[in-house]
Amino acid sequence: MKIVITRYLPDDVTKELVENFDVVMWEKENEPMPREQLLEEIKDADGLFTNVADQVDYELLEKASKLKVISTMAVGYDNIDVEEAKIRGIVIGHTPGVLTEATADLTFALLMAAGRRIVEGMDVIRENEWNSWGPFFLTGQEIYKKRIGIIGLGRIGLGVARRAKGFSMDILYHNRSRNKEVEEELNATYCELDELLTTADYVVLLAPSTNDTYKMMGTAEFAKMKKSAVFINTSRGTNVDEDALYHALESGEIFAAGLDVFDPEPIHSDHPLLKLRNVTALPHIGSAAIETRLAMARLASENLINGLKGQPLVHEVR
Ligand SMILES: NC(=O)c1ccc[n+]([C@@H]2O[C@H](COP(=O)([O-])OP(=O)(O)OC[C@H]3O[C@@H](n4cnc5c(N)ncnc54)[C@H](O)[C@@H]3O)[C@@H](O)[C@H]2O)c1
Ligand SMILES: O=C(O)[C@H](O)CO
Repeated sequence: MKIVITRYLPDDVTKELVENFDVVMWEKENEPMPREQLLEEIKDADGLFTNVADQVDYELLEKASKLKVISTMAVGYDNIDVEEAKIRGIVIGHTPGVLTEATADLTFALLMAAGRRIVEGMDVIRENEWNSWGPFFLTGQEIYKKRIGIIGLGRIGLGVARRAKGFSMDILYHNRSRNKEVEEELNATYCELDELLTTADYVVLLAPSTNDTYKMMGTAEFAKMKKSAVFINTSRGTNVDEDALYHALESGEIFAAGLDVFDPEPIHSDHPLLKLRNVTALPHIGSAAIETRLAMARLASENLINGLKGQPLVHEVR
């Protein structure tokens, strides 16, 4: 059987794949396999090892007449046309869990960086703009005992809530369902989105990209937030109306934003959002800790092997 791996991966990850299958692997780690090549290679492939940057869409699936398993090295699978794949009997694997803590760490790091203007401080030094200590120079927002509102309290949202508890934050959450255990463990309060938006000091978006969440943060939502509030998005760029976010930040409707994800990616350096000093932007590195990425790659490999051997995947997208 043939498998296509769309990014270079280290030998210890690919060892078992190479032993079992005919492997075609793109040789670059930080550049995608060119679309034309992927569309060609997929024609006689049984398995695809992919990631968030590949579009596994109708056009690709139409060509993939032998494809049995798609394995993505990510928890989110909004880049895959799941419905179309299911119609064709293709099994899809993903990597929830192993990236939860690293992504929660990064989310909290962004919250602190945006709230306390950390990157701006470094820019000021680099640009030689630091003249003297000033009473209100680079003043940001407190974090300790402030209110955090988490939209999407799943695995990563819960990880962020646990970190927030360490800062004695008042935790609000909005989710598809209530989680009584979490409410007890963290003294967290479930609320409607409106209450979360109007009262939180930090609004953290961690819901997946779905039809329901498309641009769920737009002009009306940012208008409801406090002027002193900080918005953090480590979910997907498609969940946010970026023009509305720009206007909210530029007009002072909200204090700052910390963003790890954009629509589309990669964001270009000319983008208006990147001209704003109250934006802390990162290149989709939520899960980018070495151990985490290795665990994701190994899990994706296990999913692919299991699927091609006709065994249950460790984590299948249902
Ligand atoms: N920045 C990164 O590098 C990075 C890394 C990992 C995951 N992610 C993103 O984070 C998302 C969450 O990952 P997870 O493992 O916590 O997933 P999860 O499924 O455990 O949690 C998602 C939560 O969102 C809730 N939700 C769904 N729709 C909602 C809505 N309309 N309003 C409010 N809540 C809603 C669900 O009920 C669930 O509790 C992923 O789907 C992915 O898009 C990003
Ligand atoms: O969904 C995911 O897993 C991320 O976006 C990449 O880690």
